[in-house]
Amino acid sequence: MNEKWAALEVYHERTKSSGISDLFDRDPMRFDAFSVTFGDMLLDFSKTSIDPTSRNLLVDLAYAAKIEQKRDDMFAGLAINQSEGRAVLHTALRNLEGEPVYVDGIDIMPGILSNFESAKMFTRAVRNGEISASDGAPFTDIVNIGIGGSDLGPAMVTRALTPYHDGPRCHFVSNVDGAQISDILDLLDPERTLFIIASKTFTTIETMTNAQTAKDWAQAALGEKVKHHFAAVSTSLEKTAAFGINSEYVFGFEDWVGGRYSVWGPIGLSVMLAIGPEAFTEFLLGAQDMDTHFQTAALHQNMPVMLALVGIWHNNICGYGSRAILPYDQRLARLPAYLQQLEMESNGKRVDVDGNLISRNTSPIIWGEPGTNGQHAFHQLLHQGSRIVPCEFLIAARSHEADLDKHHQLLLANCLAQSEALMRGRSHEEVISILCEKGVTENLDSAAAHRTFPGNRPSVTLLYKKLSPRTLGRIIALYEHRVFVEGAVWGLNSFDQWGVELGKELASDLLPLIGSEEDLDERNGSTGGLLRTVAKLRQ
Ligand SMILES: O=P(O)(O)OC[C@H]1O[C@H](O)[C@H](O)[C@@H](O)[C@@H]1O
Repeated sequence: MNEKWAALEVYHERTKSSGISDLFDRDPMRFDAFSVTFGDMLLDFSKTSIDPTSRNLLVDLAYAAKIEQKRDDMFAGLAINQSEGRAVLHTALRNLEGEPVYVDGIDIMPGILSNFESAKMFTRAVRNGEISASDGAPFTDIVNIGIGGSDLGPAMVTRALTPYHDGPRCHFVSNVDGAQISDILDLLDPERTLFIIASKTFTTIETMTNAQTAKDWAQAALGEKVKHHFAAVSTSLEKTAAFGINSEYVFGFEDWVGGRYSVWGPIGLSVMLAIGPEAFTEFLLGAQDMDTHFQTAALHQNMPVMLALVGIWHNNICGYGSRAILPYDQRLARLPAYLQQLEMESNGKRVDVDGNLISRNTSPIIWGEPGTNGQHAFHQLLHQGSRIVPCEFLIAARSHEADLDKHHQLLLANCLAQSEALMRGRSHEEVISILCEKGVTENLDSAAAHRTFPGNRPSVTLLYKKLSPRTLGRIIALYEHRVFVEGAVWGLNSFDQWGVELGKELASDLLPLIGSEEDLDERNGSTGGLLRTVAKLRQ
């Protein structure tokens, strides 16, 4: 591996002074050569500094990291999440033909397909009113209570697929901040509301606190009938029973589905209620399409592999520490937050699978907002800031609003303009000549300095026909496999998340001290000082 990294570093050092635009001058077919298509999706990475040699070196790196073997081990159900001793099988949730997948010698597919059937039956019954509120009338509102993977996936997907909603309205409560549940409950009628408590472990303090608050609120209006208004999704059936959830309304899954990879299974119940089982099946088929592509396409034509290698080029070779996710698709507004968990919780690690320190940077910092809003906020930094941030644009060729196509044309023009402006820039000389044409003569150099764009800033664009359930399934699976490939190249375990534990422990230690001024001596000076001030301010 080391010599593969070194070859990339040496090559980058030798070629880094040439610009991205020069690569287009040298190769008129660059767009075709540096883009990957899959169905009606296209990933364009021609606006990066990757050239034929660096691409080959990156693909060599992927081979040296044994990407294909590691990928096959994941799909085959090997316990690749070593620190938790688990298989990683979110891909089995979209294996709709039911080809056997074995965990410890047992085929898990019959169980997955039967859980899927139960979720579909429940969904149909809620949507057609057979499963109704305690007074016999249909549910109009669903509240998914969950956090992390039990919230971000369903919330992002539900919002992304708004044009396909034909079921009850869906709301999402995640934060333990009572402001969120309070604002949502204010909108709802307890008689018409079904709560889904979504938690893999059914121990997460935020979710359990919100679930209890929801139960108290519903019970105050419904009394004993409250049990008709609660469903749960979890791997712990004892805990859902202890919470008082009717076993017919409980949807189980297994620990080989990681939280941030769980939207494809029962955790996606709120999505299925909103869009219906048929559209949800399309969503799964989209992911399955990408799984097949990931498993079969040659590495240099493999969309997740190439997206991962572009990320590695920017992060490890060019030294760019963050990545902006810029969906020019308002309904993907939560995609950056979703990808923050997917990428940063999966690959934000500093030791490899064996516990040895990794000498390179791992996950970049992921952030972003939908376009065109971001253009009027932080794109200033993207174009002229002192740091280079590789950007990832996502856009559909067509919108769902046929009558508002003028909007969509503007959106497309803006998206393409941003990546072009980032790459092309505008030189000092160009600015001077523009200013001279306008008759500016005073402080010409300084005026030009402010208006100069350095350019040569990389971006990739993911273009798709329309944001349908199937396309969304493909997009999410694309990112999942990209994260897998990046993690595999760094040699880390993308499927555990020990880094969230310390804060949880300390929060439970601190809870009894909130509002108290006693026993603070053992805390560090800052936390002690903050606790004392909290106590004063709460008086
Ligand atoms: O689904 P749950 O068990 O409630 O977990 C919810 C979330 O909390 C954990 O702390 C992890 O950081 C996340 O990966 C997980 O998705």
